[in-house]
Amino acid sequence: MFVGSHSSPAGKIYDEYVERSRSLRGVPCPSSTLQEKAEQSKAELNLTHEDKRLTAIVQDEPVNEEIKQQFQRINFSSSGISKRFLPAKLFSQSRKNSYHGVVLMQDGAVAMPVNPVENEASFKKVKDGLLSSITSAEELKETAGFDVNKDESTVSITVVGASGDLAKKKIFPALFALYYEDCLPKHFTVFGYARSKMTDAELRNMVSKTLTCRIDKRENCGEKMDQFLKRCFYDSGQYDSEENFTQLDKKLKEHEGGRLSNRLFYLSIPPNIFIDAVRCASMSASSANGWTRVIVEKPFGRDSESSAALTKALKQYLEEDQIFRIDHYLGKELVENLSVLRFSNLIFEPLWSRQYIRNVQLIFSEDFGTEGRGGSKFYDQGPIRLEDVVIGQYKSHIKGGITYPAYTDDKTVPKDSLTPTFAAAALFIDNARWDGVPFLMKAGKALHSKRAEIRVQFRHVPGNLYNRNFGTDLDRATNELVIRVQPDEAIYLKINNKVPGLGMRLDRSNLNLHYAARYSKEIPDAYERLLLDAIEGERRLFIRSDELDAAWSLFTPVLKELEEKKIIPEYYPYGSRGPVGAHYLAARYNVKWGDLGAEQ
Ligand SMILES: NC(=O)C1=CN([C@@H]2O[C@H](COP(=O)(O)OP(=O)(O)OC[C@H]3O[C@@H](n4cnc5c(N)ncnc54)[C@H](OP(=O)(O)O)[C@@H]3O)[C@@H](O)[C@H]2O)C=CC1
Ligand SMILES: O=C1O[C@H](COP(=O)(O)O)[C@@H](O)[C@H](O)[C@H]1O
Repeated sequence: MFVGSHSSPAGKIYDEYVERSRSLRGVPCPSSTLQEKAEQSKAELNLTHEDKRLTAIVQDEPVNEEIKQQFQRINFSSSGISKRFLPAKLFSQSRKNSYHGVVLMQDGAVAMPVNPVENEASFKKVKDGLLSSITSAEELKETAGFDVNKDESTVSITVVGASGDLAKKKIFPALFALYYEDCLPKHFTVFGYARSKMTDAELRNMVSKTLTCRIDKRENCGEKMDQFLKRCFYDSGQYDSEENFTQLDKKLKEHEGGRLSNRLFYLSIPPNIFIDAVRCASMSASSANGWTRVIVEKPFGRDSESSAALTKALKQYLEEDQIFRIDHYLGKELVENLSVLRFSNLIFEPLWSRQYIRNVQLIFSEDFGTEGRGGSKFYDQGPIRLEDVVIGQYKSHIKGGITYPAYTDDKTVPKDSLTPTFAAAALFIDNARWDGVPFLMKAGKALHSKRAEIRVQFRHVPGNLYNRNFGTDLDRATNELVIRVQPDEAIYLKINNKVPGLGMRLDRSNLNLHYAARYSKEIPDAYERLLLDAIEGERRLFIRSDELDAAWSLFTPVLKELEEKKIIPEYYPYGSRGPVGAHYLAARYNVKWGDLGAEQ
């Protein structure tokens, strides 16, 4: 896995650079037209003031002067490439070295060469009432007379299910944050769509009341919010009515003002109405001259069959490249950082295998229950073997005179529900690198803490000279790398250290990268990153159908078994550390959950 693929803007810059570099150095290229292309681009490229600031600096000697000049002339701002992906530096390593080169991005990310991935098939045209793809910008220009690179295009973002919890809590605030940060295109409109009757003013009022996002306390927030709200509109309609979506289409067109129109639909509705909404949106409200993309929320089915059926149904109306399956955890800052941490730090490279790692833990806990959202199945995933799974359900608990409800007290939940609100599982990766290393996962609601973290526990130092000097349990005195996704983002490495003084006593200390202390910049919400990616057509953090199939094929057999055998979940008190069974499961593999010890 590499950071920055050829499907990303960074990857594309890299590709372009490598192609040109190869052709100008006389290195045989897969395509004989590369030299022509390079010459052509050279003639086409202009340099504006801003581009000069952003232009890449070619540092390394082996790069031909002509390539250097060409690269410096790339007009980034007019190429439709997001500033966040622009390179700060570019260098090519010596030809003696087997690496080709990397592009350092402005935000510190690194783009490296990977196999090309065909990505863009998102432009749609309506032909004989059927939707088919426009696969290239050239074709689009030919068909519609539009140039995608001109900023005269517009993006309409329709939040389907705008009256709902997710829309209020996450989607509108994220859109506002993007607007505040100047990340949305010049011409954009936000439409709320749902069955509830609302006027534009009422939607704006609803949105303004719930715009509790990280931007709240920033400069000119009120002013910016007013500007943003002026771009928000509402249309009421049914999710299964093509007629209602035709009406939405009309309204969208009015705002698009004859520009090339790109349309993003965010399906923030219950899954049973996904297909109706997709059918209606694609048949009656998809863009006639730009791209149409649809963000689909979880859950993506409940097992292999239902997930495949959902994908099949979606694909009746959309191509895979138009479907953006969102799991917002993939957009969390520290999840994005995982591959950087792993692949840009040589210290981890030799350690990253069964030889040094004894277990990996993925922990997700919430300190609140379902709170009226108990209708769906929550932690219904499981690993391959039933004996490697523990499921639990929270029960009522009284603490400090307060009664905390049981899962089955939720009015959206049947009293006899066996739905798990907690699951723990042990999984193994069947390859040479990870053979025998347990990957333990647990996730649950109504637990003692709210956290999401990844813990990589290392093995013992063989024949440790200082065994006798540990004040603590030797078994726990192994290195541990903790990636705290939330709250209070941090990456820390537990090491053994001499306690200062004349004696020789060791303790456990942390080498700590605490984000709040290290970086002054606020961390964007995952929905901001993912919405921006969807607008830019960046699919890297969205789930492809084959990935989804692979995930379901792991979990479906055990889910069936749990259901068929009517396994009763182990009850745990609201606010506790979860079912005791999870500790036995870990103990079976000689593991202690890293989040439960005295020092974490
Ligand atoms: N809320 C969250 O934190 C998260 C939600 N999700 C997913 O996002 C999607 C939206 O979630 P959320 O906002 O909580 O959902 P809601 O239950 O709030 O539903 C969203 C809107 O859909 C409409 N709706 C609800 N039920 C029905 C129904 N049975 N038939 C037709 N329309 C209905 C309602 O609008 P109206 O009546 O006005 O048409 C409602 O406001 C779901 O797929 C959910 O699984 C994923 C992660 C987190
Ligand atoms: O996707 C989901 O995530 C939320 C938690 O999101 P967070 O970013 O606030 O940690 C969870 O409550 C919900 O059940 C789940 O569907």
